[in-house]
Amino acid sequence: MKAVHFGAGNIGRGFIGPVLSRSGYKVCFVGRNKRKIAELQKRGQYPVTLANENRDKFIVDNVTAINLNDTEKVAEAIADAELVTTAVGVSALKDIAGTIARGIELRLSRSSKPQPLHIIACENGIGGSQRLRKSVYRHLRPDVIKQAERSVAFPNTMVDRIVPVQKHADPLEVMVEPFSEWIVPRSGMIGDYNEIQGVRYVDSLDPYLERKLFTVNTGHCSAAYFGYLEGYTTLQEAMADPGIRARVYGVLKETGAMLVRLHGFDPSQHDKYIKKMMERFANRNFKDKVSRVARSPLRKLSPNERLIRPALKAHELGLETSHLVSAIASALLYENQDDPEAVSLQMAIRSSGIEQVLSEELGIPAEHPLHSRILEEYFNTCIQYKHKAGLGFEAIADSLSKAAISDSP
Ligand SMILES: NC(=O)c1ccc[n+]([C@@H]2O[C@H](COP(=O)([O-])OP(=O)(O)OC[C@H]3O[C@@H](n4cnc5c(N)ncnc54)[C@H](O)[C@@H]3O)[C@@H](O)[C@H]2O)c1
Ligand SMILES: O=P(O)(O)OC[C@@H](O)[C@@H](O)[C@H](O)[C@H](O)CO
Repeated sequence: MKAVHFGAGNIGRGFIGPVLSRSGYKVCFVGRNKRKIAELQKRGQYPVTLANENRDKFIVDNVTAINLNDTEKVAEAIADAELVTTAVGVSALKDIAGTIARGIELRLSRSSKPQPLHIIACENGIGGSQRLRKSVYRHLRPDVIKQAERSVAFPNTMVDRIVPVQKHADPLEVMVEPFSEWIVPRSGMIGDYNEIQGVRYVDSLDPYLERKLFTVNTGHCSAAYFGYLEGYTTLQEAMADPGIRARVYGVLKETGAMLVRLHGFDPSQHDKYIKKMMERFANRNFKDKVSRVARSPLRKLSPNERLIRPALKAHELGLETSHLVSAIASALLYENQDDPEAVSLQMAIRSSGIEQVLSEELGIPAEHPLHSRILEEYFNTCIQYKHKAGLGFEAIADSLSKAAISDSP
């Protein structure tokens, strides 16, 4: 069996590749890093180390690679594969869609009854594969789309394993946490498919996806944004701070109450899940940078993502949201000159004003009760941290205080 995987990065080499290889697939990575590609082609394998006490190591074999720019070669690989997976980031899916479309065209041109092809976007977020399907189909003629709909499926999924940014002498080596979970809904699959060993097939994805996104990712980014304001550079430092740990637990009690109400989870079981996830954030067997977990703040603050969606849903259900409001305010203060979305966020706040950003980027209009609560928390957080060296909130805090004074009766 053959699989084509886009994104030879952390989760690609640290989780997707190992699962597919162990499940009997010949895995062809499609990437942009020339050195990694050459090494994968030459060696056909690479080492993975578990971030546990023993540093257990295993080898992922039966792998190769193609350069993303070699479009026709990638398309040939897709035409001949049973499975395509991606781990490039949701915002990058549009960049690989054309190549995937070319592969589908080639596959359909070679047989009137092609074998099913499953294309799974292993990205954080809701509906990643369906988002990819829309991008891919923009590159196909209507008659080809009609054919594709009979034999190509884009099942959404949930993948979960913490794989930090890391550097090793061997460019292929990757260290990963021991925990991992990969879930796919049976309803998203077509024809007689071979189940991937290590993937859990379920009837409904939503409960698992929302539990993961609004516990693991909501808690993770809250710890990162709280940690950033305190001057920490790793999740390990942030989670060692009792105040931050308590605030992260507060955030997850709020998303937890919402998830229990929505999906009927057992409250005590869910509390155990929260505590287990928080221990994962704190794993002292590796260093996970705040800048990785806080990356792309505009994506993380968007309406259907890990902060705003649970806050709006919890508010709608009449549940507590004060810790979520605090995490959102902290995220709005995240600055990193090396993170394009962090630069765009701060530019938007300074040029259009925080109120417009709340309405337009976060999707929380001025008339929504959360709008004024986030605004107040943003202002108070600014003041609280304005003396923090290097956080540059002096200007914002002063402008906000002037605005507050001028607005006061
Ligand atoms: N690292 C984790 O802990 C983790 C866990 C679960 C899910 N994810 C998700 O997996 C995806 C990848 O995350 P990661 O941590 O592996 O990132 P990464 O930066 O390590 O890997 C991303 C890979 O995609 C490639 N890429 C990026 N932009 C591209 C583009 N425009 N065109 C083609 N290739 C492109 C990069 O070259 C890189 O090889 C994201 O959606 C992330 O949210 C990450
Ligand atoms: O990858 P992002 O930017 O969506 O989020 C950063 C981390 O929270 C994330 O990569 C987690 O490590 C991962 O989702 C764990 O399964």
